Amino acid sequence: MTHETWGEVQDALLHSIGENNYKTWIRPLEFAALENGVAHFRVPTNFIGNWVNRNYSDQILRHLHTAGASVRRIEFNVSTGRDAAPQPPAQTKSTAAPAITTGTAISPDTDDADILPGATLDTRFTFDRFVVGPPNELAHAAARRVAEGGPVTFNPLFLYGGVGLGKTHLMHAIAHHMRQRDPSLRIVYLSAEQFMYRFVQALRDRDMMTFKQIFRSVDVLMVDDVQFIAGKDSTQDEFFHTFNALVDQQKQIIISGDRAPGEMEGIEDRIKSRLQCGLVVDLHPTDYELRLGILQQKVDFYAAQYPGLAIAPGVLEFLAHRISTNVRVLEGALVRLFAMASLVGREITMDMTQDCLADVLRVSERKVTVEEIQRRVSEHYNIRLSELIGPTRVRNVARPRQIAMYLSKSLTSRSLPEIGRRFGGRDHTTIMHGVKRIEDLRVRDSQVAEDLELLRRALEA
Ligand SMILES: Nc1ncnc2c1ncn2[C@@H]1O[C@H](COP(=O)(O)OP(=O)(O)OP(=O)(O)O)[C@@H](O)[C@H]1O
Repeated sequence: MTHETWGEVQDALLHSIGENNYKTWIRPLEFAALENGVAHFRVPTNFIGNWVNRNYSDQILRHLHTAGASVRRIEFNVSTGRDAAPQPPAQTKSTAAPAITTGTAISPDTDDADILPGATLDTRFTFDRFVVGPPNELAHAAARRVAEGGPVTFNPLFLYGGVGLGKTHLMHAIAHHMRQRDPSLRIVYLSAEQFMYRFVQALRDRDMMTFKQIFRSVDVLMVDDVQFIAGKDSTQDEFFHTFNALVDQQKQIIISGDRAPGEMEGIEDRIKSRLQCGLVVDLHPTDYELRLGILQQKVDFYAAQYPGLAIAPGVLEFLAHRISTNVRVLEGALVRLFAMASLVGREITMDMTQDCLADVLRVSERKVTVEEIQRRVSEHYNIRLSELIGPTRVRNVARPRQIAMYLSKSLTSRSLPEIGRRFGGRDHTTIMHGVKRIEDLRVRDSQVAEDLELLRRALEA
């Protein structure tokens, strides 16, 4: 991997995550070296490293693979200066600042850390920091019960819910708690996407034996966003066997997904039925009180990052009222406000909030519908709406259709199956394919990028 490759990946990220996020999180990263499949990046602060690791590492890895780089994981090292992010005492094992990585194991000793696959736990995702309210109390109680150990009764624990509602937070909290309870436990937490990469790598290296041994020797396996393996037959097959081997040994499995197992399309029935045989709990969309509680709790954390900054009365209530899409967006809004206030050195006021978050507030105010997107796209490409939704595969219809799918995914909160239903009953994997195709094209094809920008502006106007 070269600096040019990183340049390509940066371009791709700029398009996929937008200019604001790019400037805040990706631009400060400095590619240092690639060693033994680990891409090292320098970051100005641990806070940025943690945020990028948690929110963008999968995307970065994916773009790196697309650009042809052979990277297994990413490591972020703070380049200079003091890290301001507070670390809970339990995590502070040594005085040296640890690297933030996408591939270290959650494991008690360093030898294992080199062997076990997995993703880093976010130190902030603990039970203490999870705000509980009616929409998530059942999921929270189930997670606590599993974390407290004892006989394995709920196996697997399956957590599901919409985007950004706290599934990952709860999984990390379980892992932190288990690890504190019994440091010798071999716990692996990873996304389904990382599971697949590991599997593909083992196939490529003709080393399936090691892969199987590693995954079947853990005490606790946590797989996040399992819907990712939809339509990936060999990965599903391997996942199925790993799952069975662990259940046979009475090892705890915790899985998360974006919907209930029975509703997952593209997942084999035998896996669905395995996923349903433990405890299945969902996280409901947040209500106003829960959002406000979460904001109050997050404010304490960010206030510690930016000492001396105050937040005017009413701002949190305003945010909780106006941003109801998901908690990640809510938290992102708060981070932006703190970053802006620290730049100008002023209190976070209502005016500043409305100014600084104009785009977020506009999107949550103006609810773009899939139907509206389809209509605009048909007009833009001068094709009939019935053709756009219908079965024809001719290129001059298929491409606009994929563009409409992409816009529906990025501008509405509809799930892939919901979008699929609105595109003539198509399967969610077709929508996923369309979205990916346009994500790729918008980087390489300036016409597509321009069309997307025009359509987005028209829809958000
Ligand atoms: N109840 C809560 N209390 C505190 N923070 C929360 C809560 N719910 C969500 N969050 C925060 O919202 C952000 C997104 O949560 P998380 O990553 O766990 O969502 P997710 O359900 O896994 O989303 P995805 O579907 O994208 O995987 C995190 O920063 C998390 O800490």
